[in-house]
Amino acid sequence: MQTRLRQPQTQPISLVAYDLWKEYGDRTVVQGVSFTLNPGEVLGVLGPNGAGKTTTVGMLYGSVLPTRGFVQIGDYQVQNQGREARSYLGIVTQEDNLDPDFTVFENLLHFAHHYRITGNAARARASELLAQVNLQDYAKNQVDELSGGMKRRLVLARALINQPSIIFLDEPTTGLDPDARQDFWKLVTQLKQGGAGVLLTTHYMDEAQRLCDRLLLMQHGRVVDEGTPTELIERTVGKEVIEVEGVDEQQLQQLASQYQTWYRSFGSGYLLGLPDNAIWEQLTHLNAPSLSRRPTNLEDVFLRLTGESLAQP
Ligand SMILES: Nc1ncnc2c1ncn2[C@@H]1O[C@H](COP(=O)(O)OP(=O)(O)OP(=O)(O)O)[C@@H](O)[C@H]1O
Repeated sequence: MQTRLRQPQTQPISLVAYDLWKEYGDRTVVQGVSFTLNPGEVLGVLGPNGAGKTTTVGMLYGSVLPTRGFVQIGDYQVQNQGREARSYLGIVTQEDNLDPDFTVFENLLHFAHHYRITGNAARARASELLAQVNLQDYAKNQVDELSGGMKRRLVLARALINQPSIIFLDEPTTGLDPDARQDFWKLVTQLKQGGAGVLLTTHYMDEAQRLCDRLLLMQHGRVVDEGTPTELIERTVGKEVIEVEGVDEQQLQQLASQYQTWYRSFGSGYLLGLPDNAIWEQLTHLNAPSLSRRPTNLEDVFLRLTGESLAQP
């Protein structure tokens, strides 16, 4: 796909989340989440199903009211100056919520009206955005005639109608095929290069590793760690791990303690830290039915920190 997103003509704006909490009845689903999203960076929020990612994103733009804490976007506080704060935002939610009664072009025009962009200005902006996401040939089509990937691109185009400084992408590529995901990644990279701050929740580790400058790892409503993907991998799980099946947990526990490393249940076996070759040598003598070593990834980071696997789409 030959797409090129124009650099946003908006000023660089930061978002700061201060100590966000959310309670539903006696359940606390977000517990003291704080972070900054800077202009020109992609910040990823990762965590298992139910970790509180979507609730946190909802509090960032005001669809969910925090029990405690607040969000500052530029000079405005989302919780009491929502309209002004949201004028800086573009939001891609998990649902497409495109209007099936309108054509592709009309969907953009309709949304432009929310921002008081009307008449020729709205038509020009809609045409420009359709070209940028490579949907110019589908302007007159009904939304139902688009593929999943095209719909996601249209939702992104719609979110860009007001030239936002900050863009929220809540699991934007779930359900897309690999080519459509790569196309979407290119668009996100261009937005970041244009100076926008992008906050992304995703279930895909390759997406997080490839797109995100920084990651927040969430579990049970809390941020359990944060850093660049490389930092998180190096300091949590090192360069390589061992996958082993068919060994006794007690034996593994002893080995891990002898070599001052860690292990976690993983699939039908275990994942084990590999501080040096000695532990590998020892394991090869156990005649385990399945034993291998491989480079580490973000999934291993999450497993080591929380004992849980990351969310499934
Ligand atoms: N309106 C609500 N009322 C009560 N509980 C809610 C409400 N919205 C979310 N929750 C609960 O809050 C917790 C966090 O949900 P949330 O959707 O934020 O998690 P998530 O990390 O985005 O999960 P997923 O990856 O599955 O989308 C879940 O246990 C969910 O059931």
